[in-house]
Formats: sequence, C-alpha cells, structure tokens
Amino acid sequence: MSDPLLKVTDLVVRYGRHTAVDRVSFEIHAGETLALIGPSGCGKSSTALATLALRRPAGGSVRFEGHELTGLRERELRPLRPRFQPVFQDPYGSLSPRLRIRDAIAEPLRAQRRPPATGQVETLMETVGLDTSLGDRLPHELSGGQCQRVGIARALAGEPRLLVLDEPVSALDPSVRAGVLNLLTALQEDRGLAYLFICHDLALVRHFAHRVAVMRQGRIVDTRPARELSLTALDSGPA
Ligand SMILES: Nc1ncnc2c1ncn2[C@@H]1O[C@H](COP(=O)(O)OP(=O)(O)OP(=O)(O)O)[C@@H](O)[C@H]1O
Repeated sequence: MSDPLLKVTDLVVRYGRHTAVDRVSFEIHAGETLALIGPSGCGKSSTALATLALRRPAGGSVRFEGHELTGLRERELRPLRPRFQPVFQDPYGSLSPRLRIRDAIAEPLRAQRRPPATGQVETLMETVGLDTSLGDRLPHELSGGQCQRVGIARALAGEPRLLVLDEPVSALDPSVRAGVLNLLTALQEDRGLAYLFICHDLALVRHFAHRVAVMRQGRIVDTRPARELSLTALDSGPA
C-alpha cells in the first residue's frame, strides 16, 4: 500500500494541566475518509486543531505529505496550509460578515499572494453547486447550506489533498445535509481528497466514512471499518 497522506503518531494536546488528547495515533490515505467519533469533550476537535497545525501539540508527530508539521514556524507552514484545510460546523461563523461571497472565496488565495486567475472564483462556485450570481451577496443573504458550500469552495481554492471536516453538516437543516454530503463524496471521487470527518451521527458516519476511530477521554480506543460500526457505539462510558 502507498504511504499515508497523513500520519499522526502519539499526539498529545494539553490545555494547562489538562490533557485533552493523550497519545493519539492514526493515518489517512489519499481518497479515504476516517471518521473520528466519541462523546462530547473526548478530544475530537483538539485532535483536529493539532492536525491542522492550528494548535501546537505538547507531544507527538503530525506528518503530512512527508512534512513533519509539528515544530514548523508559521512562515514555514504557510505554503503547506492550502494542502490541508478545515471546514467547520458553523457556516456563517466561518465567513466574514462584511465580505462578499466572491471575495470570501478568493481570500485564501490572496492570503497566499496568489490572486485568483480570471474565472477561478466562478469555477470554484460552480464546482460546489453555487450559482455564480451569488458572488455579489453577503453571507447573511445566503442559506446555511449555501454558506457551507462557500466554506468548501474556500477550502478547495488552494487545491488541498486533505480536508478536516469538523461536524460539517450538524448545523444544517436536515433537508440540505444530504446535498452537502453528496458534494463532499463527489469531490472525493473526482480529486482523491482525504477527509478527517468529525461527526456525532453514527448512521451518517457508517454511510459516509471508510474507517472509524472511536475516542474516549483523549484516547483512540477502537479503529474499525465504518460498516462494522455499531449504532450504539457511543452509548456507554465516560467522555
Ligand atoms: N481552549 C480550551 N481551553 C481549555 N480547555 C479546552 C479548550 N478546548 C477544549 N478544552 C477541553 O479539552 C477537552 C477536549 O475538548 P474537545 O473540544 O477537543 O472535545 P470534543 O470531543 O471535540 O467535544 P465536542 O464533541 O463537544 O466538540 C474538553 O475537556 C474540553 O473542555
């Protein structure tokens, strides 16, 4: 088998004296979805933040495309960041309220000093199923589902290999969830994207993920193929 795209080994995240993530290890290959599940407070988001190099771990290794991310300075991380991107739960909160959709999608490229080529923003909008006429609107003029598609378009702008999806559809109306998940599935098939997928909905995890890692109290206690996930996997035990 090829080398994993992401290899996390013995990751430790602490907040003061509290250990939120305790020697967590996992790997994700190109084109694969690994779901991270577990009770509230077990350390899923902290694992995601450290994987994204948005929180410096107290120990362990995060190896992405052969680069060891821990210990890199922000200046060294900057050129790598477009390759691993987050999509967070709150579609409105992830966007600047005063930035028009067109500029919100172009923003990550400008931050990389790579202004979008003519038509690039429109292509990204079409890729995520947004009508290009929405480019002049502000986030509050869009629905939650449309905003989450903007968030995905922003994440795609730098041609990532890995998306870290932290509860990407939990805040959405059930009627629009399937559309966003179908989009993510299609993008994975087209581009071989890898996903680290944090989700509370076990039925959805079983449908969407390839493998599942179960966290409890900062540790991964089980990893298995998603189809073998019991729908009561989270019912017992402390966070
Ligand atoms: N910024 C922070 N400062 C202090 N403690 C924190 C901080 N962020 C998280 N924690 C603590 O770390 C632990 C893990 O939190 P984390 O948010 O990673 O869990 P989670 O599994 O993602 O929870 P949820 O499903 O509720 O989002 C919890 O005990 C939480 O209170």
